[in-house]
Amino acid sequence: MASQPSLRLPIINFSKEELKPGTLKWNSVRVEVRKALEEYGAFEAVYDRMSPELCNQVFGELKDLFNLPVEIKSRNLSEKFSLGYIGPSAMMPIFESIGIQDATELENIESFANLMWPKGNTSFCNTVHSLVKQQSELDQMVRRMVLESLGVEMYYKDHIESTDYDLRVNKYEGTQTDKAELGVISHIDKNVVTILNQNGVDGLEIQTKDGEWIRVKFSPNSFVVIIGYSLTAWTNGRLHPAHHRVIMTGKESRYSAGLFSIPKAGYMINAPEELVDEDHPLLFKPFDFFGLLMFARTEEGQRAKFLLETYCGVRDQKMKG
Ligand SMILES: O=C(O)CCC(=O)C(=O)O
Ligand SMILES: [Fe+2]
Repeated sequence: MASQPSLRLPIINFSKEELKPGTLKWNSVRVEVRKALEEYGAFEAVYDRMSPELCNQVFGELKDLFNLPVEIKSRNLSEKFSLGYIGPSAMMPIFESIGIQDATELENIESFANLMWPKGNTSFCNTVHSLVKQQSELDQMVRRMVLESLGVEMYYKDHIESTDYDLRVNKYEGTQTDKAELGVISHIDKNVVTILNQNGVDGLEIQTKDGEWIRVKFSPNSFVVIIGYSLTAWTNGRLHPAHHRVIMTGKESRYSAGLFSIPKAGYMINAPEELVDEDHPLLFKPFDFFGLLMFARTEEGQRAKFLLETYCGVRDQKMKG
């Protein structure tokens, strides 16, 4: 189904200098965040700490990275699902993706750069590290606002400590014909929060609860915030996890960078008792993120309409393993 040009994702301004917890501005942004995540599971965050210079640097570095030969990019191996190098495939022929695990640590970006370039690449490392710093700060602000607005801010520290940050950078080749081409198939992220930015070439689409598609137009100094199954489960279904996809329509290539907050191995995702009551019965049994990932790869997982419910929904009692 084509996107509806009249639909827009909520735009929330995070640029105000004094956006500090406890201030009036913080509280009003918090209301907008909660509303957007309940309704759309996503919003655009205007974020002026991403300076135009940093944006140019980020996408310059990503271009250089994807211009490396496939043999070099393929050196980026990872045991973690979808974090190595993903080259064009029959299903997604215009899509390439490269992951860096625990990307808030400069040394992990450096180890990656040492694999790609014989002498490493200081400017790549510093630029990507600055990007990840902005993305992870935004991730934490959003999660703090969510927890505060649900009255469970006492879990904030644990919540942040329960996750790592993986970065995935993507290239979508521009189309050579007038036809729209699929970049990434429709999916719901499985992690907690995803913070995305792009080089000014649009392509990301987010589905509303009514099944309409919103084509998201956003500039390099904005981020799109999308929530995944892990946050929906932890909030006992209060927040809507957004289906999204990428459709390319123009000749120009699109580059994007997504920071994913990912529950640590062994951490059980379990809604706090304050979010479970008569009006809000427990929706999902406690689960481990990697269990959900493994289930997603099974035949039953691939057939599931709403993976989280099939995997650990309380009502249909289909908890696996
Ligand atoms: O490139 C994008 O904008 C979206 C990528 C995406 O959905 C993902 O990596 O999960
Ligand atoms: Fe995604």
